[in-house]
Amino acid sequence: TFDVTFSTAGHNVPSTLYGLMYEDINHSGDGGLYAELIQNRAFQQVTPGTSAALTAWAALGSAKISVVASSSPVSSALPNALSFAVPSGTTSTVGFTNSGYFGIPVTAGWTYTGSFYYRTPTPPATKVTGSFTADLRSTSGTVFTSTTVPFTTSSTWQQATFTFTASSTQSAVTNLFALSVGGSTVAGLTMEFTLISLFPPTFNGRTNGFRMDLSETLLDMKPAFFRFPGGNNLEGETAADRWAWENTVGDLVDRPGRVGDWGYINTDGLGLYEYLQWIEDMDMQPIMAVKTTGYSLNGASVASNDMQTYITEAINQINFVIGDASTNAQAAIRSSMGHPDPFTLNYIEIGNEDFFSPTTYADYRWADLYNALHAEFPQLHYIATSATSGNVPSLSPAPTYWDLHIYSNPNFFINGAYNFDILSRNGLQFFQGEYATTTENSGAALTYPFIDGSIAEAAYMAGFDRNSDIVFAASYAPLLNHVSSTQWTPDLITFSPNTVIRSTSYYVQQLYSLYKGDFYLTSTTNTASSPVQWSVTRDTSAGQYFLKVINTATSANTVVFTLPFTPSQTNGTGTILTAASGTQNTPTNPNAAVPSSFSFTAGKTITYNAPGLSLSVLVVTA
Ligand SMILES: O=S(=O)(O)O[C@H]1C[C@H](O)[C@@H](O)[C@@H]1CO
Repeated sequence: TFDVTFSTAGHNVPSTLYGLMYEDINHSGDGGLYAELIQNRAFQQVTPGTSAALTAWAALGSAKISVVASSSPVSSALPNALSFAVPSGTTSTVGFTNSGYFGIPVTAGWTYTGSFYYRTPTPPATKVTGSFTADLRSTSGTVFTSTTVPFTTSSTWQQATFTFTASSTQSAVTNLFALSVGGSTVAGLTMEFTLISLFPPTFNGRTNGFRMDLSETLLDMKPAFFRFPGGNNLEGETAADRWAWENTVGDLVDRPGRVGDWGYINTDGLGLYEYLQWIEDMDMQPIMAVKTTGYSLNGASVASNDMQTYITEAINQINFVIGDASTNAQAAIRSSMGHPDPFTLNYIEIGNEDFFSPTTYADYRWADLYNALHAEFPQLHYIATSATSGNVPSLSPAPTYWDLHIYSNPNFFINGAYNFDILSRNGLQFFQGEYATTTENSGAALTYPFIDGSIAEAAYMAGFDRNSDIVFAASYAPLLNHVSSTQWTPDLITFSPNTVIRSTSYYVQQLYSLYKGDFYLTSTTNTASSPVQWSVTRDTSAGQYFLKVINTATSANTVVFTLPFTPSQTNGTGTILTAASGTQNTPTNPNAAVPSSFSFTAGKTITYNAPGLSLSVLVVTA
């Protein structure tokens, strides 16, 4: 039995304590949060004439398709186009299909919004007018919804738009988007197409917006912040293909995309503006990284006297977010995209995991950027990157905020539950920007989080509550993975085109975030590696106390709380996440472990028998 007493002494819990770490990894962005359904929609960053250039595309009927460098590109950012050649004498239906990001969902009642650019490089003497049919169909050709889209042959690019509404829901996602036309109408013609786009309804109905079910899943965590755009995907394999904010804003036709750091092309259709608008819609605040500090994943660093380029770009990036649209050019772009007022911005992270190259980061990259940005935007907080908890490289100027990352096994998180208690209170504020149980204690890799690791994370997170006077933010990583294209496991949330699986670690993150409170009450201290950890926080305005109990042992343990007051209500309600050792939520068993509610008697003392491998939150009303 563990006897826990607590007083009304303690410290404030920062509102920023629990949030989300995001980067476009595992198709978290393109094919995930970004609602665009067409993969390889503008043939960005591909080599014309290769089969890879045609990823996700296939011909219908006797048409010949290939990716070409258009002789008259739709824009300098999008030089490539799909060439669609119809042999003379063709009479049967021709066209082309796209298989989406490993599938396309068909959902009854959804009105899909589509568009494409098209032209006829060498139009016939007598212009041809006709109609394309745009549809969603199964791979066997069953059409679920369709509409016609008139066209006229012209050598100049036209943009066609259309909508259609699905009348059925298909459980299968192996569906195709198709554009087709009667062969006789276009026999002998060669046409070009690009930026072929199809959106479902989006979160908050935003144009060029976010996938609804994934947004709702994240909203259910009430996350306080969103760290973006990376993570490694910020940095680029080389400086040339780093994430460059200016290439991710403005019209989609002006965004070149880039080769991301996780093995696939990023359209950058999900760009800085879309991230910020969604963050605002989700009641979060950004922790925004300024793109590389001149450090690339290949280990190269920009020379000290070449840093000005990055400094200027970082200043421009921040001005895009918070500048005055009437006086600043970057802020004027933001305004023209629909947000004249500045977005909320308090935190800037300078780089990501720069400890890989501590010399140039410590020698000049941190100082150059920090000094310039702090001078320009003194009201913002600047986060330095480091790797290890506690002992961080010494930097000058001395940072106030540090981003720590740790990936390990359950024992690390159980034994490390007091890692922050032992740190000196010297003004340093910690951001546990990335952490997760990534292997079993045996070292065996994890494809999905498992309850043993999730409850170990919960034990570690009691340390975040307890030390939230110096831990201002924490987020599990990575956040998302597409079940059909994953570079890193485990992840907090696994998704397919039409399903979302909440892992056991998702529920731990959710419970800590929902029951964060605003004040931590000092309670009986415990020791690291104890099988039981606890945390008591309070929602002061609601007069509610949240007694968290974490039991990392496989057998039950009893905790007896002695409260400094007598609760006004004796019927307490609690929420518990618990499961047998090894349990995982997976695509085939998505609800193997989900939180459930329970009742308990709330009095001056509360005896709680915590099941093995459990996180419980007992809510007591003062
Ligand atoms: O290979 S790692 O450096 O461990 O990659 C990790 C750390 C990096 O910030 C993030 O992008 C990635 C997965 O979350």
